[in-house]
Amino acid sequence: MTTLAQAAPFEAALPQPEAKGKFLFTSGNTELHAEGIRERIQVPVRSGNTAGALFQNAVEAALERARRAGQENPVVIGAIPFDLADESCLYVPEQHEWRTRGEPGEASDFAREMPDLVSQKSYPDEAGFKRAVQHAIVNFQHSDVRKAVLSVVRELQFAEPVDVGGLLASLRAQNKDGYQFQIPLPEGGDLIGVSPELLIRKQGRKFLSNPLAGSTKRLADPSADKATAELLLRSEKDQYEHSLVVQDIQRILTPYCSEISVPEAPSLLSTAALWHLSTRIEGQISDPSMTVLQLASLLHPTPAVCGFPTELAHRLIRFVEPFERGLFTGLVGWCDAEGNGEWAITIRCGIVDRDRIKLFAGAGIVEASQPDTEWAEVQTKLGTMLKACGIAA
Ligand SMILES: C=C(O[C@H]1C=CC=C(C(=O)O)[C@@H]1O)C(=O)O
Repeated sequence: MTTLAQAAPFEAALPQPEAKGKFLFTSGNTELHAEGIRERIQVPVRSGNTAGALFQNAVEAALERARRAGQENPVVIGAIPFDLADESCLYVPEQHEWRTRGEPGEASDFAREMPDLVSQKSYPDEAGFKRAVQHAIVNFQHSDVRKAVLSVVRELQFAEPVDVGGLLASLRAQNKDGYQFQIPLPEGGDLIGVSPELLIRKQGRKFLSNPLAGSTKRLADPSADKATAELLLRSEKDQYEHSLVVQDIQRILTPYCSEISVPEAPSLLSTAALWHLSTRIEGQISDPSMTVLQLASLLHPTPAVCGFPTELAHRLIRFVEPFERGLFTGLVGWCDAEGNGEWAITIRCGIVDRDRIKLFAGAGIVEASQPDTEWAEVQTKLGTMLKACGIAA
């Protein structure tokens, strides 16, 4: 186990006036658990100044205050929204602790504890989503936009409040790989999910970015599953959708790197429900004082969640998507006082607020996309959280 911070037992200093909420971020074999809120950081990553100095100063100052208060290597943990002009949802916790990933329980035990589902609603609905995809495709033919990621929300209403801890345990038991997270939200409720996509990890000078784009549903029969994965790997449409992401990350990172390695072709990454095209971009940062948050804010939002070119794709999304994404397709993760940390993309997630759950999923649209296939893909992506709720996709 990597112990980056020596934390006192959680019981010791709790609760403070604002000390509600449990945080979790897992990566590989490591779990970061935090509790209690020492300080919130709500400054948007981009607040009228493109260098993000206000944001960086707010993070550094909060970490410095925590250090002065006796924390050896304090961390910032939380979520950054899709739109960097929106408020951040970051915290310096009262206490944090690094643990080795534990064995999750049986998924079925938790799903049984879910209250009855009273109603559910998708917006846009199927017809609306397909219209938006068609609109984007026509737009690609008449503009410089090459890709846009379009998404849907599924709202679930339950008869009684949902046990967030139980639901998260169910999600974790069904999805052993990936970046699992729980972030309490200032307005109430919790953001929970299991993301397969790493925007950036930094440790000293070393970094890794592992973008995903191009997906297909996994199949129950092992040989059919293998065949569908191979089709994805050869699909021109998916390779193109993926290449836009990789090229953009490479273009942005290269000026900051003393070394960067980008595989020539994508490989396959699987979750419990999907195959994805994946590329591991690794290297060394020239200036070791650059923090993981600085790197993340240069890269975000990548064409894996926004589109290409970024600004035009963002405009198209604002025009066709009938809701505010908020934290969905933003970032979730942590950064320590040394500038090390990791930020995953906030996907395969939902907001649990008492008896309501709001789930989100999106898909990258390019000119060769088909509305029916893209609708099926977002339903499969919703399936990760729906299954944890004990609901068929
Ligand atoms: C936007 C989502 O997925 C992104 C990440 C991986 C693959 C994607 C795709 O193939 O479209 C998306 O870019 C989501 O899961 O909601």
